[in-house]
Formats: sequence, C-alpha cells, structure tokens
Amino acid sequence: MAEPMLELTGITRVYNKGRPGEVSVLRGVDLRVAPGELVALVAPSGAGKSTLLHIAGLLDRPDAGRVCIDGRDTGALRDGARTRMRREQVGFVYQFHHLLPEFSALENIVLPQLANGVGQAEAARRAEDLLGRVGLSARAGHRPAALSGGEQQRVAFCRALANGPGLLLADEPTGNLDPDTAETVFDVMVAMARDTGLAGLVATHNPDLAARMDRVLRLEAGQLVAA
Ligand SMILES: Nc1ncnc2c1ncn2[C@@H]1O[C@H](COP(=O)(O)OP(=O)(O)OP(=O)(O)O)[C@@H](O)[C@H]1O
Repeated sequence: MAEPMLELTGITRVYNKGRPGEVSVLRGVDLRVAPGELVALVAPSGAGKSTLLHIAGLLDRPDAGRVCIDGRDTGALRDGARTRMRREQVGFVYQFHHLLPEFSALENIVLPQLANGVGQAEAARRAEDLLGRVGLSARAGHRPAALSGGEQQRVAFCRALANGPGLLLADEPTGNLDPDTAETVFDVMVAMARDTGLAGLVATHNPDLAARMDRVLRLEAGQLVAA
C-alpha cells in the first residue's frame, strides 16, 4: 500500500473513565486509508462512529493509540500545530450541513480559506470552481435557506474541500436526504474524491451507498472488522 493518508493504530477511547457510566467505546482500532481510497464505515447507532471520526479528524484525542495523518504522528503535535494540520488536511461533512445561514453558498466556501490565509480573489476562484464541479454555479449567491437539502449538502462538500485536504471524513453525509437525492449527492462526493485523490472515511447506514466505496468496514465491539 502507498504511504497511508490516515493511519490509526491501537486506538482506544473510554468515556467517564473511573466514574459511574464508564463506557469503553473504542477497544483497539487499527486502520490504514491510502490516498485515493474510499472506505465506508458501517455500525449500529451508538457503536462509536462519531467518536472514531472525531479522533481521526483531530477533534478528540484517544486514551491510547496513534493517529498519523499524511505520515505525521499527530500525538506529538502541540495544540497550534494540531489545529493547523486539521484545517489544512482534514475536510469534515456531517449529516446536517452546518452552513452559516447569513452567508451565501460561495461565501461559505470562501470563509474557511480566508481563515487559512488564502487571499479573497483566489478563495473566490476556488469556491466558484468547486461549485461548478457539483453543478451549483447558478446557486453561488443563494443563502443556505434558499437551497434544497441536496444542494446544501453539495455546498457542504465544497466547503470541506475548500482548503484542498488530503482526508475527507463524513458522518452520515446523506442521512438526512430522500433516497434519490442521497444517491445523487453520494455520487458527486465519490466523483470529487476520486478526482482529487482524497482518502475518505465515510460513515453511512445505507448498504447500497457503502458498497460504492473501495472497502466496507464494520465497527463492532469497539474494533473494525471487514463487512
Ligand atoms: N461525551 C460523552 N460522554 C459519555 N458518553 C459518550 C460521550 N459521547 C458519546 N458517548 C457514548 O459513546 C457511545 C458512542 O457514541 P458515538 O456518538 O460515537 O456513536 P455513533 O456510532 O456515532 O452513534 P450515532 O450513529 O447514533 O451517532 C454511545 O454509547 C454514547 O452514548
């Protein structure tokens, strides 16, 4: 396998450790995702998908184990470097789009780039390019409330890809959409990921959509097994 974009080794996570309600959610998760590889993550509700995605995306820390992104061991990074790595290398998409309601589709894709030091003109060019690739050029000036659910999620993908990350993490990205729209949005996501050589870890309850990924893994009793 090529040098993995994401490598998790022996990840464990316990909530409420040593207190009442202690729950051991991840019990030694190992995973390697290569650049350009898309992995589906399936699991029943409460199995720990969000916990795993948050740890992989540097939003949470494991109790034990190692998270490497693009060959770098993130455990050794100070907070500032960790935040920078997350902003530059990780794109997140959630079940609900979390777009900023008072900004247009275009502005929602521009803002994370400005936060990363990209100039306004360059950020707008990139946002327009991304919107074109998901078929939403004509909607660039619309606020989220004026977009359909599927359009909102396509904008959310563009925002996730705005800073050219190497890793896409998606938590039920089409879970809130009707089946036909979910399929269309999923196809757009897969095409964009393939285009850009992204590594992707995508949690989904939908077996048909999971089957479009290169591999399907199941989170079971705190460990990943082939589905
Ligand atoms: N901050 C927390 N404190 C205590 N327990 C937590 C915390 N976050 C999550 N849990 C528990 O850990 C388990 C895994 O939660 P997680 O959100 O990762 O599951 P999930 O597979 O993403 O579920 P869903 O599909 O319902 O979102 C659940 O039993 C949950 O109640």
